[in-house]
Amino acid sequence: MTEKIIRIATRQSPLALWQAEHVAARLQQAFPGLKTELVKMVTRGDKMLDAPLAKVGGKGLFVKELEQGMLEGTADIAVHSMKDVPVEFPDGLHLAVILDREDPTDAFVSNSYRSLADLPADARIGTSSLRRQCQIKEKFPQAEILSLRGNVNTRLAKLDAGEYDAIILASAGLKRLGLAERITAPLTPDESLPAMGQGAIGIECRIDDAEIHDYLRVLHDEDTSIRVNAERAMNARLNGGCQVPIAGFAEIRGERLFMRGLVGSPDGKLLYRAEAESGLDQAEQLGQGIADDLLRQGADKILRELYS
Ligand SMILES: NCc1[nH]cc(CCC(=O)O)c1CC(=O)O
Repeated sequence: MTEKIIRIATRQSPLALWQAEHVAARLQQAFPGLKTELVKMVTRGDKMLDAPLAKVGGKGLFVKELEQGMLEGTADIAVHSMKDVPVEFPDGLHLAVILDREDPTDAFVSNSYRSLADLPADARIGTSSLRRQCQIKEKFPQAEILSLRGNVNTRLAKLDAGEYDAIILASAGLKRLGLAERITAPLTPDESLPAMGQGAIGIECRIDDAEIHDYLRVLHDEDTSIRVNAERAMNARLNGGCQVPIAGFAEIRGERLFMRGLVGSPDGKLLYRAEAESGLDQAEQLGQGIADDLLRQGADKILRELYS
């Protein structure tokens, strides 16, 4: 197995490169002598940096080009933030493993205020996530939500330039890039329920590539897989990608899986919440049940309006 080279498709943002290099390092640690090579790609989501994500639309904005590379044989695996991975895959590809989860929370980042609770009612808050927006607008109806795109460093630079009173970013991205000290306060799941898969890295590959599966197996994390499977099952039933105001977060306590889900209108006036628990072997049913509960409450009306 020593002459093998695994070609890793990745986006070129500092966070994507960190994640791809992390996977390369973990594989080399497990298989001394194994060679890896990064195949750096640009996705549609990377090109459309000015448009608000909700308007750009389309699922798989950050993964399609990487998938094309694997189907054409220019790459063997693709490393993704699970948050950006659609629930369905193109023919011939699938998700092989999910790695252990980094901090799944959203981070409140501000140079002027110590916490969300300290913000003035009319604060200017930077986020391009409808999920974060609806939860903030529920608590701060008068807050001004301003678009915030670009990689993590660009977003922090915009905050430092005074464009916002605060911004919300994934804690995992800040921690991976060595920017944990920029987290002013992590938000609890009650303050900002995370997105499905947030903080987890997943690896996609060709279904029929048995050799690659033998390598990837060592990276699998069972607890994270169970949690993310529940979260993705909820999104699948709601037909939601990462550009919609949907949050889903599962946690394991002992032998039980606890999950919370949320769908909100972007103006924060309507928020539907659901929670339930199950055994660890019922992750998909748990996520689907949460979705059904949200739909019964009226979530489908919010989602229909967004898609139309
Ligand atoms: N949608 C972009 C994206 N995809 C994954 C992360 C962060 C890392 C992670 O959640 O694993 C981010 C940035 C952010 O939400 O601030």
